[in-house]
Amino acid sequence: FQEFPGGWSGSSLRGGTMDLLLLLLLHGLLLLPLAALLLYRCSSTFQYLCKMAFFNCWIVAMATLLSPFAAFRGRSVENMKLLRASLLPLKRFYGIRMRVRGSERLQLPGPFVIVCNHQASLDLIGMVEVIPDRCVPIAKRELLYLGTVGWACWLSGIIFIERHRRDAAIGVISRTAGTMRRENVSRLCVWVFPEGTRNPGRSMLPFKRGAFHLAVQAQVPIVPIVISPYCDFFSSKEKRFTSGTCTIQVLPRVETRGLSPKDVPKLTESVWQAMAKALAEMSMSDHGDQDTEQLQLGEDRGSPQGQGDTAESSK
Ligand SMILES: CCCCCCCC/C=C\CCCCCCCC(=O)SCCNC(=O)CCNC(=O)[C@H](O)C(C)(C)COP(=O)(O)OP(=O)(O)OC[C@H]1O[C@@H](n2cnc3c(N)ncnc32)[C@H](O)[C@@H]1OP(=O)(O)O
Ligand SMILES: CCCCCCCCCCCCCC(=O)OC[C@@H](O)COP(=O)(O)O
Repeated sequence: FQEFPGGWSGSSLRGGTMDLLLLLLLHGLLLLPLAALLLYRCSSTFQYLCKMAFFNCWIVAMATLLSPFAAFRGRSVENMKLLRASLLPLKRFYGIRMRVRGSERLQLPGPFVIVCNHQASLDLIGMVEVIPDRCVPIAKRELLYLGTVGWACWLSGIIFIERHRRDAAIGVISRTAGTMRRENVSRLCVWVFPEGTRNPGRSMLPFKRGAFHLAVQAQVPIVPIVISPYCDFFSSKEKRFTSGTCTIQVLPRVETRGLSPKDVPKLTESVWQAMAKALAEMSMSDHGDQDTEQLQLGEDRGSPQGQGDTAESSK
């Protein structure tokens, strides 16, 4: 009998604490989003982290949702359309305005190789803006191991290379050249980031030679694409990600017909020069649309191959 009331009061005490805890938890649940919102407003670092997390989550979610549909078709470049469509809305979420110049230069009847500067994973947003049909990127093999993302990339026909195993990479590139030549009827294009790694900022690394060997082996033109520096609205180093405008400039194509492997260093250098020039112009007149437009018109039909063979050693 003596134990009974004690038991009672003990459990009612426990009940009281439980109520209090529940109340606190409820407040916490209400306050947490508010606190997060406040932090998002005040801290640009937190904003950056949230936006990057969302970027990665979006990609994983899309890859997970769409891979089964892509798998239905099997491994095919046609799946690139799915991948592209799934990434197109991203720019709206982030308030990034995309301006594309010279997109008509991508309307070629035959196959070609696209080379593009590589600043960050954000390049995907620009890439889907201009990538033509039946065009696959060359990517580092590590992407294959990202679960459903790797699966989606594989299903879309993305070409994987092991960057540190040069001979194997060259083998893959040679086979790709063969495919490009063979599939002339239903043309296949390849997108390469010839810097070989991400390089933030207003400059470009020296180019790796693979893309240019590919174009020469397949005897197809090279179409350079330059994405303007993100510095205005994005920096992974400073953890800054706001909204802004990005310009994508498609440069005149560079023919490779008749060129042989020994011409590759010079070809690489001249394309690098043309792209570096465009990038510098973009950095200077970030918001001066007309300036760049006029400059571009002036050099429109000029052969970019003629300029600069100041073979700056690329190692
Ligand atoms: C279904 C719905 C799903 C929805 C959601 C899905 C989510 C989507 C997510 C994602 C989308 C995809 C996103 C893709 C983006 C990825 C981006 C990246 O991963 S960028 C990294 C990889 N890219 C490269 O690395 C460039 C290519 N690299 C090269 O071309 C290099 O040249 C490489 C690897 C072949 C060799 O690199 P070396 O570091 O050894 O340097 P070198 O100077 O280029 O070459 C050394 C010597 O080898 C010769 N060489 C190079 N390639 C050759 C070749 N093909 N044939 C003959 N010789 C060659 C060169 O001429 C050079 O020799 P001499 O110095 O001239 O004597
Ligand atoms: C299992 C969950 C994993 C979550 C991962 C999130 C997916 C993000 C995939 C984004 C692909 C971006 C492509 C890209 O930009 O790759 C970087 C390489 O080009 C260059 O590599 P690096 O600079 O040499 O490291």
